[in-house]
Amino acid sequence: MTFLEDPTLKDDSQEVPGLNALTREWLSAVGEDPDREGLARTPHRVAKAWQHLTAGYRETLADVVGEGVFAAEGSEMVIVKDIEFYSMCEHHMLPFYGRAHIAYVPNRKILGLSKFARIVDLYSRRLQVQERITTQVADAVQELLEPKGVAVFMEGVHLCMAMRGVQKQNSSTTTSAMRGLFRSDARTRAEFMSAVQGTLRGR
Ligand SMILES: Nc1nc2c(ncn2[C@@H]2O[C@H](COP(=O)(O)OP(=O)(O)OP(=O)(O)O)[C@@H](O)[C@H]2O)c(=O)[nH]1
Ligand SMILES: [Zn+2]
Repeated sequence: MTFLEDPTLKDDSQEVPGLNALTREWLSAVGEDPDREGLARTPHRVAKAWQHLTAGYRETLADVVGEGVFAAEGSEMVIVKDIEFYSMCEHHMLPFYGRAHIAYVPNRKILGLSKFARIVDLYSRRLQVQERITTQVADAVQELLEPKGVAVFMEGVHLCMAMRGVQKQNSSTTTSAMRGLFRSDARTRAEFMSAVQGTLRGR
């Protein structure tokens, strides 16, 4: 069997429908020959890759959290740091990526730790701006847990600013969303910021 006869080529269930044909057109538009050997499987790969990169459109918050909310006493701050994210900017459809840090002060409900990463992925795997991911993650935690406060801080590198456009290789962008105690109480906010501060570039 040659790789061109690979049976996985016929399984298009894991691909964004229609993207295969569009990618052939895209390849032609940028001056490529979509029929040359090296590109033969590329439209399938692109359609499959974009299934993953945009999986967030096909999932809900309830899907990713499942049974992950638990009743619990205690009201000390919980911080989940350094959750890496990968997203695609909605302006250029180029990647941006970095780390998200999430904190909350519980109010009778806590969330399974892995669910914070799943929530970040849910909103990152779409066409996005970093500010919107940040507020969507904060709103999701607020909705699920009704905590005394929630904070989200994200640090991102945008390839549309590095590979093209202004072509700045060393710039990073931070965004934050503060709710409840993190907004009203400077000490709570400072405790969170001192735990997560430090630029992505500096690490
Ligand atoms: N606020 C925000 N802007 C973003 C994000 N990702 C990309 N951008 C910016 O979106 C803007 C789009 O600006 P336009 O002037 O419409 O597009 P453009 O001509 O390609 O802009 P340049 O990138 O400056 O060449 C640019 O300034 C990008 O840097 C993001 O997550 N948040
Ligand atoms: Zn962009």
